Amino acid sequence: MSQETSHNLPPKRMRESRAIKASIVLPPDTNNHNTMFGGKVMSYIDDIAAISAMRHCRQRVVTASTDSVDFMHPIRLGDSICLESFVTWTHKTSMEVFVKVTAEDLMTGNRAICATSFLTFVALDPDNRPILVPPVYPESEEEKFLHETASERAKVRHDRRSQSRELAEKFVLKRSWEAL
Ligand SMILES: CC(=O)SCCNC(=O)CCNC(=O)[C@H](O)C(C)(C)COP(=O)(O)OP(=O)(O)OC[C@H]1O[C@@H](n2cnc3c(N)ncnc32)[C@H](O)[C@@H]1OP(=O)(O)O
Repeated sequence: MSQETSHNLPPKRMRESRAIKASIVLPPDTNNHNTMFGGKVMSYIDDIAAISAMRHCRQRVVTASTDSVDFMHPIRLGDSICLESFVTWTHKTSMEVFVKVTAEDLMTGNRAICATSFLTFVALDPDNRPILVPPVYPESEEEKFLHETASERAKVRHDRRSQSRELAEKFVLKRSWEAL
């Protein structure tokens, strides 16, 4: 990776990476409760967050981690689901992306926040090595809140990554029947 710091790159507004996706929940998206599959929502979250990350850095990106996704409200068949995402914080080669998922009952207009999530993406150069990303700065109150609280979340992720590595060392690569 280049030795320069990301602060040599011109900072970008959070709003420049904003992405919005709306769609209607159809039968193939739903489970036996007639609500949207959690896995489908998670796939939408990863998709839109990657768009925001690429809009911010204009490089290829990979998902390094997804913080927990709490499903706070069901998304029902026939509802509209809307996802909104933007980059909230950057370090050297990594970017935190916030995703908000809302549902709207199209008959009544009632809306609810169904899930929120933070994901971390890493920008890669053409040789698949992490590459520096521009810093990001907030403007609105919501953006300022997310930016100011980001380094604390990054610390938690850093600790979790170390724990995941320690955990992975406890497992063997052999298939379970070969390891017996
Ligand atoms: C869009 C998609 O669906 S992609 C498919 C799913 N994702 C993948 O397959 C990614 C697989 N993982 C990888 O390729 C690598 O582990 C990478 C690129 C994420 C990290 O590469 P490494 O060689 O370990 O690089 P390194 O340790 O220097 O980390 C690079 C940056 O990623 C950050 N990072 C790496 N892992 C994590 C993690 N689990 N959580 C948060 N940040 C992380 C580091 O903090 C560092 O950030 P910084 O440069 O801003 O300080």
